Formats: sequence, C-alpha cells, structure tokens
Amino acid sequence: MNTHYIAGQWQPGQGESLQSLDPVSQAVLWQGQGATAAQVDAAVAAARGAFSLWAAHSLDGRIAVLERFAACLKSRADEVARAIGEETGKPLWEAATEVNSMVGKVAISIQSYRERTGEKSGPLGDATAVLRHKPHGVVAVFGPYNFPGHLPNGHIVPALLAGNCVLFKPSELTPKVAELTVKCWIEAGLPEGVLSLLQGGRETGVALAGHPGIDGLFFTGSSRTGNLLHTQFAGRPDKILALEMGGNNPLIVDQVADVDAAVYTIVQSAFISAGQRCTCARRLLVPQGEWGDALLARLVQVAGQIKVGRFDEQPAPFMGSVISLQAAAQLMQAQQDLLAGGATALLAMTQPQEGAALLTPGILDVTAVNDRPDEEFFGPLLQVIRYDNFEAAIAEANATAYGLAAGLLSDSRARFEQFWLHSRAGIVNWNKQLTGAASTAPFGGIGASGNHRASAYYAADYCAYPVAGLESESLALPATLTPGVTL
Ligand SMILES: NC(=O)C1=CN([C@@H]2O[C@H](COP(=O)(O)OP(=O)(O)OC[C@H]3O[C@@H](n4cnc5c(N)ncnc54)[C@H](O)[C@@H]3O)[C@@H](O)[C@H]2O)C=CC1
Ligand SMILES: O=C(O)CCC(=O)N[C@@H](CCC(=O)O)C(=O)O
Repeated sequence: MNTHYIAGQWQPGQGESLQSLDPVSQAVLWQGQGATAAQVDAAVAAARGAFSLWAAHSLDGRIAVLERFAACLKSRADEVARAIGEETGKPLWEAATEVNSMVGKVAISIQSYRERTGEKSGPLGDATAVLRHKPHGVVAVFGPYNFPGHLPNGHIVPALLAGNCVLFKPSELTPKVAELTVKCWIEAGLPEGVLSLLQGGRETGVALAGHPGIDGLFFTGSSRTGNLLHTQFAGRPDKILALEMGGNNPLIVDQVADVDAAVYTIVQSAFISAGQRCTCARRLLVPQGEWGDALLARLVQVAGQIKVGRFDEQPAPFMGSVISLQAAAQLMQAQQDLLAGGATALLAMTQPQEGAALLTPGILDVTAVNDRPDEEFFGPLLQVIRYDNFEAAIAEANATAYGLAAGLLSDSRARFEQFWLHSRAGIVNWNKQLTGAASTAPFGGIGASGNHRASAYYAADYCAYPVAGLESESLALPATLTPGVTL
C-alpha cells in the first residue's frame, strides 16, 4: 500500500503494521505500515532540498497554492467529512464543521501572516529600518486524532505560507484523513519535497522528533507526549518547539437566572465531540445548596437524554463514539477509580454496546474524593465539585497544573472581572461554552497546557523569525565622524 508521500512520490511503509478502525463497527478503514527511520531520513533530505526554492517563491505564489488547496478541500468536503466521521466517530454534522474550519484556515492564516509577520519599513536617520520575516526551514508537524484535519492544518497552512517545508506525521489513529488532506496539497501543485506525509506511531514520531535535519516541531497532542518532546528539545535553542496540549478545564457556575441556558452551555462544554476536545469542561464547579441541587438535577435530566450514535446515524446524534475501544475502556476505568475513591454517580457513564466505542455522558460528584487526580479524562466524563463561596470556587478552578481553558456562567459582571483577574488559562470565557475556540484568536495554554507559543491566529509567530535591518541604497560617510576617527 502506497501510504507515505515522500519526495513527491507515494510509497509503501517499511515499519510496523498499522490499521485504522471504525470505532463503532471495528471495520478496517485503512491499513499500511509506518515509516521507518530510513524513510524519515529520505523525507527530511527531500525537504532540505526543496527548502531554498520554496522559501524564495513570492508570497503571492505561495498564497496561490494555499488557495488551490482550500478550493480542493471545498470540492471534496463531503468525502473528507465522511472520512473524519468514520475514523474519529464524530457525527457527520460536526465533521462538516471541521472541514469548514480547514477551508477557513487559509484566508485567516494569510491575514495573520500579513498582520503579525509581514514586512514593515520606515526611515531611521539616513537609512531605512526594515523588518521582514524568514521561515525556519524544515519543520515537523505532529497531529492529534480528535481533529485529524483541522488541527494539523492549523500548523501546516501557516508553516507553508511562511516558506517552511513540512514533514507531517498524523496520529496513527487517523491516517485516512491525513492521506486525503495531502492529496489536496498535491492537487494544489505544491512542489516536490515541500510537504511529506509520514504515517506511523511512536516509532516514526521518535525518529522524526530526534532527526538532526529538522529546524522545529509543531505539536498538538497530549501533555504526556508534549512533555517528552520538551525534554528532548532541552538544550536545543536552535530548534523551535510549539506545544499545544491538554487541559483539566474548570467551568464555574454562579447562581444564574436562566437555568436551562446554563445547562445547555454546560452540555456544549462537556459533551460535544464526546468530550474529546482539549477545551472541554472537565470540572464543573457548582454552589452548595438548593439552587445548585436543582441545576444538577436538570443537567442530569438533559444529559441523560443526549442522543449518542454512529457518525452517520439519522436523525443525527449529538455525540458520536470515542476514538477506540481502548479509549472507552480507559474512561470506564477512570470512572470506576473515581467511584472507588468516594465519588457519587449523578449520571453513570455507560458503554451500551459491547465491542463499540460508544459511551453515554457521565456526571460524577467528586467533592468527597480526597486527592482528586489532576488528569485530563479525554471523554464524556464530567466531574462536579460543590463550592461554598465564590473565592473557594476560583481557588478550586486554579487547582490544576494545566491552564488551557476556564469559564464562568454568571449574571454578574463584577464576578466575571474577579474571575478573569485570578484565573490562569489561555482561554477565559464568560457565559459562553468553553469549546469552539475561534481561529481568528490566539489559541494556547499556560502551565502544563503549552509552552507559550499560542497557535491559531498566532501560529504565524512560530512559523517565521523576525529579521531587522538598516538599509541604504548607497554607502556614504556620515556628516559627522565619531571622535577619534580620521579619514
Ligand atoms: N491544546 C490543543 O490545541 C489541543 C490539545 N489536544 C490534546 O491532544 C490529546 C489527544 O490527542 P492524542 O492523539 O491522544 O495525543 P498524543 O500525544 O497521544 O499524540 C499526538 C501525536 O504525537 C505522536 N506521539 C506519541 N508518542 C510520541 C513520542 N514518544 N514521540 C514522538 N511522537 C509521539 C502521536 O503519534 C501523534 O501524532 C489530548 O490530550 C488533547 O487535550 C488535542 C487538540 C487540541
Ligand atoms: O486552531 C484553531 O483554528 C482554533 C482552535 C480550535 O479550533 N479549537 C477547537 C478544537 C480544539 C480541541 O479541543 O481539540 C475548540 O476549541 O473546540
């Protein structure tokens, strides 16, 4: 099977065997072998060979390729959305929004490139001060499985636009979506070697991340892998590393007037994509007392009726499956561990069909659990913590090493200002769902969620470095010479 795209050629892998499975039916959607270290070498060599020409292309020339890529995606939107639905399990309506985000990324990246890393010049003394940006060279992009199109695209598009060559290693769980995406780049006329596709798991990732021929690595994935990469890149200031990682995101609910609006916003925050968004609310902070009890009762009622189903089921489900049977088993185990540690199930997460990675929404009250794990449970499992007062809620929200997204549902502006001042996260929302971050804004976290290189609108910043210069058309002596120099 020709599953890797290296130096402008499709070729078979020579590494470990890989399969991508439909998480519900377990049907094989894609199979092949991962790229070996030698194949990674060949892709890096091709990228190094292609770099100077691609970087020297006019910006308009690169933009033209990007726009043809967007047009190709648009024309194949149904096919790409179907592949996303099949491989990840997310419902077709949601997969279609992912393809839209991929298309939209091109225009937004062009705008961001011009605004944040374009060219500026102005007079400085008898010279012109000029600021331009240069690409880093050859960069690796590692993608996660939860947005197999949109999130790698969020690195690849701005990286290519800035003039870098890219080695793309998608998640081993979503190779088919990656293959379709790369086919659109080829159709767009990207020159040979500028983009390679290296399918594979850990073995391929390790070979690529450690390759001396890369100038940088742009990663979206778990905090565990991101931390490994950070350790590996320590002592390498010559290489740029951008890490977009997970979160243990808090959503505080204050006593609001519209309970149903709060419940709807909580559902969209915790259970969209079956809880497999890095921005999903993981911890729901609810006031002690009658009002909090009533809110939770309504939440349990609504969440208990959420339609869960196969990605292509009609009428459409709100939640599809999680990515794999293994992920489903790990989540069920996490629920079991929390219950054993003293949690109460307000709504138990269940796996209704053996052999299918479909999970129903789970809501656990973990207030009584001592030493609550500061972990990201990447699925539809929401932990509720009851609080006594607003200050305690803010302290609880910040009781995490992560810092990706945090939110408040409150009718009080003063409370939001207090929350904003004290919260520690890259996204802080008020009366809006935590999920669905805009591509027109920076996207990144602090703490264990990132390394201060925000992506989305600010991806332009890590795709190019600034070069400042003083320029003059002619070389001439200054009007006054410095003391001590005679000519
Ligand atoms: N902050 C953000 O922008 C986002 C973060 N995420 C996070 O991603 C995670 C889910 O995605 P996953 O695919 O499970 O992440 P993951 O960390 O398992 O994998 C991400 C990528 O790294 C590769 N990889 C794994 N081990 C490696 C190693 N030792 N060396 C080199 N490469 C290695 C994988 O093959 C994959 O391509 C969640 O934690 C989620 O929060 C997901 C989307 C957005
Ligand atoms: O990168 C962008 O263009 C915006 C970031 C984005 O789309 N975030 C999404 C998905 C990220 C995730 O949770 O995995 C979101 O915030 O829902």
